[in-house]
Amino acid sequence: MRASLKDLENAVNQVKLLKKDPGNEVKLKLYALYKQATEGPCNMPKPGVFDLINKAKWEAWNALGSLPEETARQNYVDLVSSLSSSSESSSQVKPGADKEHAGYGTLVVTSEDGITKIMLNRPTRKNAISTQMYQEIILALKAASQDDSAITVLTGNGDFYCSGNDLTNVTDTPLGGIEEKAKNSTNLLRDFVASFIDFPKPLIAVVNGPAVGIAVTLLGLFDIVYASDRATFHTPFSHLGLSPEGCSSYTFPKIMGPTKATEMLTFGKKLTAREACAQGLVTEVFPDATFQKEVWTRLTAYAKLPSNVLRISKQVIRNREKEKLHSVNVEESSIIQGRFLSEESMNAVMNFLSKRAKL
Ligand SMILES: CCCCCC/C=C/C(=O)SCCNC(=O)CCNC(=O)[C@H](O)C(C)(C)COP(=O)(O)OP(=O)(O)OC[C@H]1O[C@@H](n2cnc3c(N)ncnc32)[C@H](O)[C@@H]1OP(=O)(O)O
Repeated sequence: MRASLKDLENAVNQVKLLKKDPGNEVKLKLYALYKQATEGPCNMPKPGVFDLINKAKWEAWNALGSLPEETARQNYVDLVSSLSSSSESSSQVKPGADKEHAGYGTLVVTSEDGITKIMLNRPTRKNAISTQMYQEIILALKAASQDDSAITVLTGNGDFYCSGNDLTNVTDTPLGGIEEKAKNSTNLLRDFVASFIDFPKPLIAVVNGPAVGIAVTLLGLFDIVYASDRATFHTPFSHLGLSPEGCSSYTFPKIMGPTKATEMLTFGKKLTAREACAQGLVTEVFPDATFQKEVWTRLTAYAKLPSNVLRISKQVIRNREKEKLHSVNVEESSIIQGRFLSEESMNAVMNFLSKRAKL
């Protein structure tokens, strides 16, 4: 569901609980989005030049033009959610004063104690990966590969780790039509997966809840996967008319054997966290109640190890596979490009969009 009036009300209350003052610019943005969400486009006369505060408020609201009320409501809720995450009012955030990296709209990226944490931050969409999020993850991984952190963590905000590819990505078809859309998506997918293959330091998935599609397949490219016992692992590619990606056609048979891989990747069998652990996709499962505490305590200790040697060990373990993984990625991407254009895939996406199917 898009953000409801109740979500808006909850978000307004959440603002009052923020531990960190978000600053005037953000407060003006919140004011403007709230007015737009509740009253529609700016309907006040412009205040006089000396009424500085009301003039700034008017300008922020007026700048939203004819933004639909529903979109303003969603943007308000998303903005508050990102503020709550960064001000650490959420149990998802590890303790301490994180240094937050600015400039991301769909992620919260922080560095502290030798750990760079990339948190998917679209909780109202179950952290589905939008086109913007794909691009931002590529950028965040690039930055993390060059910063002075010892390890990098990917996790999700809210009750899901990630619901996979955002199925509404298909709706912004370019002028060149669906063929061009399929080509653009394929190129983005290939570059996105390549940024995981090439990541030079230990990359750890903190799977805080259910994971779907590409969020699952990528796990084969991580160095450690910790999961809450609430997490599930589901790759419904055939239901969507799609073929495996994220190098899973290579990593999954290696990790769990070809028959278990086929059950997951071809037949869409959903695994519990414990099953995924028994099959080697997950390193360790923790009770949800203590998940964050146990995992961050462990990772904070790991990140104290000398960072150069962590990088070298990762490369010794992974580098001989790199070339193979890149060629698998290229091959999988070219196969899925054809699938994007297939009737089976288009029907499945349309079914989802028209709410006829829930996977
Ligand atoms: C560059 C392109 C690369 C393409 C790579 C190939 C594809 C890879 C994949 O990842 S395939 C897998 C795609 N994901 C899915 O099929 C999941 C679809 N979602 C669901 O089945 C369910 O939403 C759920 C099981 C994830 C969660 O169910 P539930 O707990 O009941 O929550 P809601 O369904 O009410 O979800 C809340 C809200 O979020 C929207 N949403 C959730 N997931 C997605 C998604 N993947 N794409 C778009 N939107 C999503 C959901 O629709 C709800 O919004 P709404 O109420 O409809 O407004």
